[in-house]
Amino acid sequence: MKKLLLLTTGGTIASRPTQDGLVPGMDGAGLAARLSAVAENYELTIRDILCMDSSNIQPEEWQLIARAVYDARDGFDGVVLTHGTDTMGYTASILSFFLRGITIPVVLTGAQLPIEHPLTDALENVRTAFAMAASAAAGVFVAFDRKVILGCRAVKTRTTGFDAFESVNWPLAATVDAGGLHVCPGALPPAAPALTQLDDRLCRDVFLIKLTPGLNPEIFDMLLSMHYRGVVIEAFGAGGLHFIRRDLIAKLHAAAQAGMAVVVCSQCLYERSDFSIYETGKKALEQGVIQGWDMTTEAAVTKLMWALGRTEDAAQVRALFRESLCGEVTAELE
Ligand SMILES: NC(=O)C[C@H](N)C(=O)O
Repeated sequence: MKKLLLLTTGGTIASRPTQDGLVPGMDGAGLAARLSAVAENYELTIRDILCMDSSNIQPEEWQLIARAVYDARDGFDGVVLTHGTDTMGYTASILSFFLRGITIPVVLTGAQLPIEHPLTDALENVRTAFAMAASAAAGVFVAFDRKVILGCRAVKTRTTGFDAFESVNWPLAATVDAGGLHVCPGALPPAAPALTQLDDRLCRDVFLIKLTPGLNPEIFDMLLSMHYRGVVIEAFGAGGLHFIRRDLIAKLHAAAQAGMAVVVCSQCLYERSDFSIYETGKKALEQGVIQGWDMTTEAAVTKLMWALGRTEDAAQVRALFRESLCGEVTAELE
């Protein structure tokens, strides 16, 4: 029997109705009692590490979760992490960087309805997560709605639908049908040096700007005065920022001079950005911004936090973004 570790962190799956709305309150033993049919083929160990709505999960919790997985990596065939869906994409992305080179599957899952609800999707999601965790396919994944998504490609695209997550710009890592779990070898993380030490440093001073027509460029002055060290800009279409009347390009220059790292991607969910196509993008590239290509916003933000946690050197940050570390970027790299 495969030995699996179930780490619980809260989320809707473990929530109960209260006067204040849904609040996570069920521990791992409570979850396991409802998962008995799903878990019977595995030797299951349960550890409660957090009990939070994932809207409250922040970088400190990412570090705690990474540590819990890292410490367990030698004793189990796989780890399943129950987690709220709202920020699961961010947690899955940062864990993909922290745990790069892990040799077992680490599978995040959750639910759109509490496990105690008669119509819950929890059992199906955990069932898929257990199967993936027992598959020996190493890496960080999200299992939801009978699909398994590479962690750094998972984006929550629905607030209520059971198919809440999509794999953005990357094939599914595994699917489930009457033939069982089918792992797609080409959609697993690229080979990486084995993880022998957890380096969970990160920089929290990373801001995300969704560009809107006419955005006031002074936003960059404010971010610099607040000591932000990195910015991800979700720009328009294939890649463009406005420079007439309100000149964002001049501010990118000032930001670069001040040592701020700027990553540009697209606010379109699908396909890649390429800022070398249009004048409005090329001008940004001339200021030294880093291309995000086809990365998800979740991956771009967490990779920048992770990179700035390791180095203050702009050239080294740029070099880290030139490489696909865990499958987060596929376009031809500079
Ligand atoms: N479906 C969910 O889990 C949503 C919940 N608010 C959470 O992210 O914790």
